[in-house]
Amino acid sequence: MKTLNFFDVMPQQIKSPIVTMGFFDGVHIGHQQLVKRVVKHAEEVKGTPTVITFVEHPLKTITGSAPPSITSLRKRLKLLARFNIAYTLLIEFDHNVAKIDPKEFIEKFLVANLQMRGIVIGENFRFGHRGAGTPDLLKKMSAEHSFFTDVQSHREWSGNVVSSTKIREAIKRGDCQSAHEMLSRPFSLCGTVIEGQKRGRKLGFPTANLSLEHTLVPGDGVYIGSVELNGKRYPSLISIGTNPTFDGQSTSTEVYIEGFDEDIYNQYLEVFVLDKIRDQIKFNDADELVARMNKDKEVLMQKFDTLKASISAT
Ligand SMILES: Cc1cc2nc3c(=O)[nH]c(=O)nc-3n(C[C@H](O)[C@H](O)[C@H](O)COP(=O)(O)O)c2cc1C
Ligand SMILES: Nc1ncnc2c1ncn2[C@@H]1O[C@H](COP(=O)(O)OP(=O)(O)OP(=O)(O)O)[C@@H](O)[C@H]1O
Repeated sequence: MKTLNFFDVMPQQIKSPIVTMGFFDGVHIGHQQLVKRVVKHAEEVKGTPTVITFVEHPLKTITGSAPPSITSLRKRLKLLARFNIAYTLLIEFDHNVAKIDPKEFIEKFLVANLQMRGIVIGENFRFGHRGAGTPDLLKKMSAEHSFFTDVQSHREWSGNVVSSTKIREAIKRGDCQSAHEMLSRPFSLCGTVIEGQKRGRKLGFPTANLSLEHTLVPGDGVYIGSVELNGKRYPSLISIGTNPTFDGQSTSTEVYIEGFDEDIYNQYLEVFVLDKIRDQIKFNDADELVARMNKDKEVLMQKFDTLKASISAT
């Protein structure tokens, strides 16, 4: 998959683009439905499956704060590539972009410049200045210009429309199962291993502390997880919280990788979060914490084989 700046694309650079557009945080089953339609249309007309997306969430510019991201840009691109998208066109959403009138966006950028052949969007999709662009506007303009508009009704799960917002809420409350079903894969923590307090090793539970590249963190607690390192999948325990036993102040995301003992500082890790097993506890001392961590390890070993089967589709 090639990645280009949306505003740098030259006419004819992409052959008959079939596009979809949005932030696609999480690339959930609703987004996947759109992306699969794009690929199908592209096959039919020998066009190019193309996604237009934003580097940062538009709300960061519009309201000053973006919702916490389920996926980093890197992960979003990786997932889109897996669905056979050929081009992703990135928009750095700033105040100038926010001011573009929806009609101008279609005529100047999607039609004149990109020369798109068709567009697939969800029924509630809004774009352009103050979100005034709608699926109806796209349909109306399809008639004047030579492109088609395919409006998809929203994919539901458990009686509700699937959205990035719903998935963020599930992850925050530690509901790994719901997040998994709406994403079609377990939620994963992605980031680089940084130094912690170096206390874990002394406790018999060395942990890789993660500096995450997305901003959504599951609610505080202890989770069963899985890490792939050097081609091997390891059972893991994830601790998210302030380490209340040691009166910590800031939240850390740490992974204990069972059966692994190598230096992985500065390495990039993806840790699948499979199930929450308990809340964080303020223990009376380190011995009580270690006793509980040993119990956590027993739970991990009992449940891991069943849970790991769910990662195969990722
Ligand atoms: C399986 C597991 C469970 C944990 N549970 C708790 C807990 O309930 N309360 C707590 O204060 N810290 C908990 N921790 C975090 C430890 O306090 C932390 O890993 C330890 O202080 C080492 O920190 P360091 O990696 O910064 O050296 C847990 C860690 C692991 C790996
Ligand atoms: N459940 C869904 N089914 C089909 N299409 C969807 C669904 N949810 C969103 N879309 C479409 O996907 C595109 C990208 O939408 P967007 O990234 O805003 O997703 P979202 O999941 O609704 O996010 P948020 O909850 O943050 O608003 C839009 O065309 C949107 O209409």
